[in-house]
Amino acid sequence: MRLLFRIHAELNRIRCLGLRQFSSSAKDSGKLDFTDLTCPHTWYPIARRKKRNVILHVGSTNSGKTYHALKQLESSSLGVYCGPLRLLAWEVAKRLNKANVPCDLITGQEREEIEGAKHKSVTVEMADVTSDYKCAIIDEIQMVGCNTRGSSFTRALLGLPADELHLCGDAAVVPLVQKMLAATGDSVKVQYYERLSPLVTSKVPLGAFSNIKTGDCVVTFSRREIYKLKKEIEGGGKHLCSVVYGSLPSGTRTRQATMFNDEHNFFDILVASDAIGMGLNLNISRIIFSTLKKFDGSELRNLTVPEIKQIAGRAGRYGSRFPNGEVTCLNKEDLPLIHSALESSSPFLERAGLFPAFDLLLSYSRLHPTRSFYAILEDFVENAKLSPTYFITDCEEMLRVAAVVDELPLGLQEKYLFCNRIEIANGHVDGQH
Ligand SMILES: Nc1ncnc2c1ncn2[C@@H]1O[C@H](COP(=O)(O)OP(=O)(O)OP(=O)(O)O)[C@@H](O)[C@H]1O
Repeated sequence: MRLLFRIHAELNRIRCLGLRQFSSSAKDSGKLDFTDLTCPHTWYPIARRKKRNVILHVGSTNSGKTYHALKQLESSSLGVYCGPLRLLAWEVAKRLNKANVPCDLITGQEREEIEGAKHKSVTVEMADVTSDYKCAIIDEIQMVGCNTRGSSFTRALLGLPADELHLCGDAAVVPLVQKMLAATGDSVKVQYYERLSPLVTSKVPLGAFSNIKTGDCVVTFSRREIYKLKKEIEGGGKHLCSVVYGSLPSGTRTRQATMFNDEHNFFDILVASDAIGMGLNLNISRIIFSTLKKFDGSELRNLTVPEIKQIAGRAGRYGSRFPNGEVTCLNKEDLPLIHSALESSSPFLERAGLFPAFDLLLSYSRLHPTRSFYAILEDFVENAKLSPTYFITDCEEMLRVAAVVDELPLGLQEKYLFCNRIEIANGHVDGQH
């Protein structure tokens, strides 16, 4: 409830700022077109008042990109880390607090406030784009291209009012970020990194679970399959498995990851979904893909090159118990794709996700006062005008919820909030996948 009040307050503040900004540009052009999303950088007047110093840290997995950005955050007097996963935000908050830099943890599921904290570690959807920061980090910035969560990364990238903004991720994002920031007047510098420890692709598949060993992580993409594999491995009588997947309650996920990382614990094998794919520092010696196909909500598709690299990159983390990583798969038919994915570079990203801010939807709704929220949303998205740098992120789920909340006696703002909160709870955002 407290969180809802806070979001309410933030929305009001953003709405005032946004409408002021919008009406002045509308006056200049002499016409009102609320569906014109061609200049999203103008939605963030506080950030636009700064010339931000943006540093892009890019390179392969496990190359120290986040490490270097976090060093800057730690030494700043006021900062925020924005991560793609709740577990990553948790890991960063823990690290900063341990280094005597008090840090709050704010995700879609929890808010842990530390007395005197000037730093925050948040999941990207929770980033506050109305507060000033000396230093901000957006981790896994290549997710601006994600079909469902891209708009949250775009919002943070364009909107965080930070003197220094560190972006960590895959080099495939560099031209896109440069294009997006060309309109803002920020200064952009790119730093390239090389992997710190070796990652070897095995010439043979695992074959059978009798070949499994301590430090192995078996990756699959459904909860049912995770528990099936856990049962099969534990049935051999030699190992116990921790499990990590997106929809596991956050506290349980953290405990499972900690149990696997602790070498004095008996849970020496991890069975996980791609929830482990980003940035997490787990003590994994070998990644074993049980499949290279994933159901993405509408179809069963092959994993992309960046997805295979991200997940494989969890093996052999620098400074961990297993600094030499290995990657393989269960079935020998999958080996060629793993080899080719790990040998090729990711294709450049071409467009970033975007979603209309509430103030634009509100202004648009005033032109159509009798329409339902569903109709306004659907119409807005259909009529939205975009520059070639952006696409509208998938709002199917939001439309489904809008159809339900339209039956309730709520105002537009409450309906919008409700749809966003349901999306977070359902795991469409906030790193639940
Ligand atoms: N210079 C360093 N000294 C000590 N430890 C380091 C250094 N650089 C990186 N590390 C450690 O190596 C591990 C990997 O680093 P980091 O998480 O920064 O990599 P990354 O490039 O961001 O990886 P990914 O893209 O997979 O998230 C971390 O445990 C980090 O603390």
